[in-house]
Amino acid sequence: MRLEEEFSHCDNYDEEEEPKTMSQCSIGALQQQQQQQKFVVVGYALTSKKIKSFLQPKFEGLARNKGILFVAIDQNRPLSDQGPFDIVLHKLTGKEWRQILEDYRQTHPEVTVLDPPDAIQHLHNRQSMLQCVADMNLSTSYGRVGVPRQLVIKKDASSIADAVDKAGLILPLVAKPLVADGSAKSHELSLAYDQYSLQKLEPPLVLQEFVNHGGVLFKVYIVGEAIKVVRRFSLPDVTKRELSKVTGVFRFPRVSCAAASADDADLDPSVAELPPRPLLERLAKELRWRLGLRLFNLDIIREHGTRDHFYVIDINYFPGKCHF
Ligand SMILES: O=P(O)(O)O[C@H]1[C@H](O)[C@@H](OP(=O)(O)O)[C@H](OP(=O)(O)O)[C@@H](OP(=O)(O)O)[C@H]1O
Ligand SMILES: Nc1ncnc2c1ncn2[C@@H]1O[C@H](COP(=O)(O)OP(=O)(O)O)[C@@H](O)[C@H]1O
Ligand SMILES: [Mg+2]
Ligand SMILES: [Mg+2]
Repeated sequence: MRLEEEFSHCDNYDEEEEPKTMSQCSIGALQQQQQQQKFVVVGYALTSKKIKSFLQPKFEGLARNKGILFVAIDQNRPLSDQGPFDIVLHKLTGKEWRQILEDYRQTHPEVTVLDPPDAIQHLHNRQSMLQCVADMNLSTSYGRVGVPRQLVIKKDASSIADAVDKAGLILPLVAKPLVADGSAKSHELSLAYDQYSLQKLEPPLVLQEFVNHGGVLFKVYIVGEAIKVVRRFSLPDVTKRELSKVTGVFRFPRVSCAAASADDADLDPSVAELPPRPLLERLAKELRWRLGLRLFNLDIIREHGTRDHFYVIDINYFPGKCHF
């Protein structure tokens, strides 16, 4: 079932209506509303960080006014004893949780699990994450979309320089932990400027060619068939001069986090111009189908000096802040 269909019977709610909190809704009014029409019940299993950022009271109130109820899943009780849910929305890690959800999907085919745990798992490895984009080889009159050349190093840091040489990768390289499971460690990236320093890196990792992109990236949020694009600040370009002078491996912080919005910045228009909408729509549609996911975003950059050469560098399941 399409995500939009799931909510379609809520369309008669007034979008402009002021959201009410639970305390503002009298129990009688709520019961009356429940009797008049069916609510869409969303069971959620999220980290406390995610609950704080995603399930804000205003949002919950707005959802309730549209006939959508969010109900916390109790992880200490069997999932089948809870609900009934129309949708299960989740972002938790761990093999045990994945198994619970898989079993639940088998026994409750009428419930939409956003999204299937196996499909999400595909994004937890930075190599398999981008494989779909590489396979797609998207090239249209609006531009082309690829992934930077990359190499996986499973172990043995002393062999990295040789492997890089053999694969013909060009420095500088972005070193990313192979596992992208949302842990703080999985976001510890570094930039390696010279061959000799590569031995300092800690496998398992993905080494990706750094693509100059004018210091701005685009985050494309995909929710079912809806798309929203925002600009974020990113790493600055590395010049040839800098590359010839600098050596070493440099850790860099979360450069493109929510606080790094570049939507209102005064930017060079050739850097700031959003990727063409038809190109993103085609990319999103294909990725939804290939990944089997309905709730994700991608980080995409435009190669500096070009108008239409794009690279996807990261895909995240049920990401953070985005205002549709
Ligand atoms: O990987 P990048 O491109 O940085 O995007 C991140 C990831 O999606 C994070 O999820 P994860 O850590 O699971 O990869 C998400 O954290 P949450 O899903 O925990 O909110 C961040 O949300 P913000 O923290 O709101 O920016 C979002 O900005
Ligand atoms: N191949 C690349 N070329 C240029 N910059 C990159 C590349 N890969 C990552 N970056 C920069 O590093 C940041 C973090 O990389 P990303 O793959 O998105 O990891 P994370 O999952 O931690 O967000 C990006 O937001 C971007 O600024
Ligand atoms: Mg990212
Ligand atoms: Mg990421």
